[in-house]
Amino acid sequence: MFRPLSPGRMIWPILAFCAAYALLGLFVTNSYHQLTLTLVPIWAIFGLSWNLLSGMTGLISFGHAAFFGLGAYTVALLFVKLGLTPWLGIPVAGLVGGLSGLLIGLPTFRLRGHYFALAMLAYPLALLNVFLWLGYQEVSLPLVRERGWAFMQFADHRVYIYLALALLLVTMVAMRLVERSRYGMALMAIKQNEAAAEALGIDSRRLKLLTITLSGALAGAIGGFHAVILLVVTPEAVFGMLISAQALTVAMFGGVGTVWGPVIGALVLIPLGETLHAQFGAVLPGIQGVVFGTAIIAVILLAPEGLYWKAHDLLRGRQAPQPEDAPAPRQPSPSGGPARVAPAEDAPLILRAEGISRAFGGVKAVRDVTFSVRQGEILGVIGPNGAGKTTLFNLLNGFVRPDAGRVLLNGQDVTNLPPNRLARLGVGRTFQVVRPFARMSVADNVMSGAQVHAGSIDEARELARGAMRRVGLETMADARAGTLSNLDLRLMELARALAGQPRLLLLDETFAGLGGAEVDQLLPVIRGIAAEGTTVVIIEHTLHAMVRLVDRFVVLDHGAVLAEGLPEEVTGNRAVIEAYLGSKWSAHAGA
Ligand SMILES: Nc1ncnc2c1ncn2[C@@H]1O[C@H](COP(=O)(O)OP(=O)(O)OP(=O)(O)O)[C@@H](O)[C@H]1O
Repeated sequence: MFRPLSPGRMIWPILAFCAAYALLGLFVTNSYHQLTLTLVPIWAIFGLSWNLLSGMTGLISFGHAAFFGLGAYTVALLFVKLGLTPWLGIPVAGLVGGLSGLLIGLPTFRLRGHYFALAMLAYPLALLNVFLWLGYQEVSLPLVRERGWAFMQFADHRVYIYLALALLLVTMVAMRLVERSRYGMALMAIKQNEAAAEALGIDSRRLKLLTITLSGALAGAIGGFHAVILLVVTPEAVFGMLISAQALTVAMFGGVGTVWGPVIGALVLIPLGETLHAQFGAVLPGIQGVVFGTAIIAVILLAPEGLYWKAHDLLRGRQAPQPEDAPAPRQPSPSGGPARVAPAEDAPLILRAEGISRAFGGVKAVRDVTFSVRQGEILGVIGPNGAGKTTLFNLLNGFVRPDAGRVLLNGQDVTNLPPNRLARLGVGRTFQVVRPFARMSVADNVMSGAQVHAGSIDEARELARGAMRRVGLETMADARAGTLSNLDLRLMELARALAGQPRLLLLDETFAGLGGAEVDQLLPVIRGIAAEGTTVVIIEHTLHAMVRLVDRFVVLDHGAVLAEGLPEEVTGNRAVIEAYLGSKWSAHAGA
């Protein structure tokens, strides 16, 4: 998705589509069909505004009608009360939509997943009632016969088609540019895994607020334009459930997360809904709601990702790659990776935790933990389930704030800094659960990790290439992430963290789910990362692998440090054997 694409290749298909649509508009003389041709770009733009927030960040909005309705009322009321032309009213509607997006985002981004979606549902419903109470049951835009142009009122309704199309063209090009920008990459990373995005240096809250502001502005502006087309604004028609559903449906039907999706959705569903409404609206009022409901069910059943992706997959299936097109398999790391020596005792400290503690309610997850990590070291953190290992990482990484104690990075106090700031200071992290963008190539997935230091897409691509080389994945750069084995997914996750050029890398259960042979392939890669100067702290359950990898262990038990030392010291420690390793290990070690 982020492969180099010339501006021409990005924009020509959009221009060709708009030219064909404009040509069609020339020949349509029936005013009802002209209205339908105007509504298609309007709903496509509304779908694109939904797609910007929900398709690109994964935060599902059931309440986009709030922005649309505010935009519609802004244009209508400015016209009626102040005589302001929609030429100016629509930009103001965009500002109102953007501001309301920001105001809605501030409290609502505290919620996640279903809770966010449900909270979004509440805003248009509340606004619907507010506008009813205010007495704006129906606001009609006055007809201005003389100087119609000045008030966006045209005798030839084709002008509306061309205005709507021009807005769509600008929106599509802008979205295409967003998709290919660092900002778009960051949104994708948030969609994939917000915590991981933060750990890669992305300030997710700031970006989400920016995105809901832009999305709201677009929805507000197009809501304002819609008011000009229909000339009447009522709360139900602009804040109603059907409006929010329409944004969601055109995007879902056409294809979420792509510029073409909402356009395809609008092209199919709007004429269908309008035609059915014209034919059967008198006997079957609300037929459009039935069409949109049916469309959602059909999409969920037949093409869960939308028509665009279904067609994309069918075409891809037909042009199955020839054997020579298939990515070369990854070359196993030769003989144990680059030579590495454990750092000297007096090597400078890169990280120091001093007496850090953290409780969750009555559970003391981490208790007064003190330890240090030397530059270039590989430190293993082990302990039984629930010992506090992940919480310790979360404290080091800024996801969780300590109740007491402090964290020093290169001697600097970084306690309480958020993950994205720590990432910028050189702390990288991988997560237990790998959630790649299955449709994207390995290279594109890795690029999302290059956010912190890349000033441009080209630079990000370069950093990604270097990171893939470090883990031995460069020959698989073009493979789709969805086709990777468990081991390659782990390597890709490592490469993504390395693309952020961390000086300290926290690895959370990197061996989880891997077989013995795969672990053997991964060990030299991690040794190589350390040999090239990146300090590694790793949490792991697979102790047999850890003793071959780490220079030193910290053993946690019930949140506290139980033991610390060289592998042979720790595995021979009676307290560690009793708390964690068990008699099997001592029998094995003794054998
Ligand atoms: N957000 C939280 N809210 C409440 N309790 C928590 C939270 N996070 C961790 N805990 C509790 O803190 C303790 C330590 O959990 P933690 O996940 O850090 O241990 P762990 O050593 O990583 O375990 P595992 O090896 O099973 O992943 C556990 O008792 C856990 O239930």
